Amino acid sequence: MFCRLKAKLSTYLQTKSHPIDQEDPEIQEIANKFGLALHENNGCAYLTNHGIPEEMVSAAFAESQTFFELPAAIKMKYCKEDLVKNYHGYSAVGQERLNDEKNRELKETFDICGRDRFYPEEVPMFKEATESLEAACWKFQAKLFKLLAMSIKLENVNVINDGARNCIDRTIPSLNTARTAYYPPIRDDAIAGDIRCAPHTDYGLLTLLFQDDIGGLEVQGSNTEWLPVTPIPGTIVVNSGDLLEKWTCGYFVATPHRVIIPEAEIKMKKCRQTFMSFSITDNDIYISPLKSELLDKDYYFEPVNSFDHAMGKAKKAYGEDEIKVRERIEFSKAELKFHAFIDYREYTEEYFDKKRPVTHLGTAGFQLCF
Ligand SMILES: O=C(O)CCC(=O)C(=O)O
Ligand SMILES: [Fe+2]
Repeated sequence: MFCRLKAKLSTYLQTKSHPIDQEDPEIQEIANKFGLALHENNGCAYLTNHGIPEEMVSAAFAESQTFFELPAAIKMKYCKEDLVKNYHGYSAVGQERLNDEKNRELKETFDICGRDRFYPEEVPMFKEATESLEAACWKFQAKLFKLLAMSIKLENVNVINDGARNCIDRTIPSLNTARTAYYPPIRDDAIAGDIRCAPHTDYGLLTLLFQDDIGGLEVQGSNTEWLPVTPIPGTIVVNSGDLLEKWTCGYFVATPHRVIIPEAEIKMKKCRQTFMSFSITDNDIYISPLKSELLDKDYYFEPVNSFDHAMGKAKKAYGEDEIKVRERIEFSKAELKFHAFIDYREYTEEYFDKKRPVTHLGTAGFQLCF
């Protein structure tokens, strides 16, 4: 079934422009298949022939790599300063931890978000390369939202798009974020339990993820088993987030996922790179249960504000007391050492002993499509 879905998505995504004609039976069929793929696979699927040019992806990867390989002291100039005011910016190893396990998360990220943006002057093409891919993702997500709404037979098929107008109008405030992620080569002093990205669910609606060929991304199935999301060239991995799960009364499960360190020595000695686009409803939107014959009518939750939910989780991930990142760092030598991943061992106890929130894990059955 999934192979057919790939072909149909291709026809549709490359030939039909937004807005989508929901009366077109071919489109309804595509929507049904896309919705079912996500529903049956814990909110996760591969998309191929999506129309986003390969060169755009490789340019974003190349410029990001140039940035992440700069000396730590330069990268630290571009740290997130204050999550609430501005989510945009760089995070060094150790700054974001996505669940309450004490494992070290060996990753660096640069989040592209909001209107008050700053970019590394040392990498002049970083901005253009990452923003081009970001914009392509936003437009693509807007199409996928409509397909999702059609797939679950909502009376108003524009309801998801109306809640996430930020995807087509960049002036509307939201925490819609593009993230370029860099997982440094694993060092000889890595310890058991080190992970590249701890288990978590994403905060918003749909995440689009481009990955290189290193691997390590895994999604969790209903029996708590972890299944590899093997890199497939030219594909986008799509997964659902918390707000989509809530909004659809659990129909699209927020996909639990993590990134482990690959076992093959050769791969461990290489960096890994990904680019993600996290779509989310506009900041002022409150999510309450959608109604449709396909959705659980007894599923109840208090309306949840989009910004509050995502910011609440972000604050926990960065540590409530660590929000003013630049203030806290002050480039003290010791701190810089930790954040630069030069020598993290001496900071382990202090840094990793703090309590973390337990991330919700979905329960639906999981079966990879390939
Ligand atoms: O880099 C990856 O493969 C996944 C990272 C991730 O899930 C995240 O940053 O939310
Ligand atoms: Fe994630």
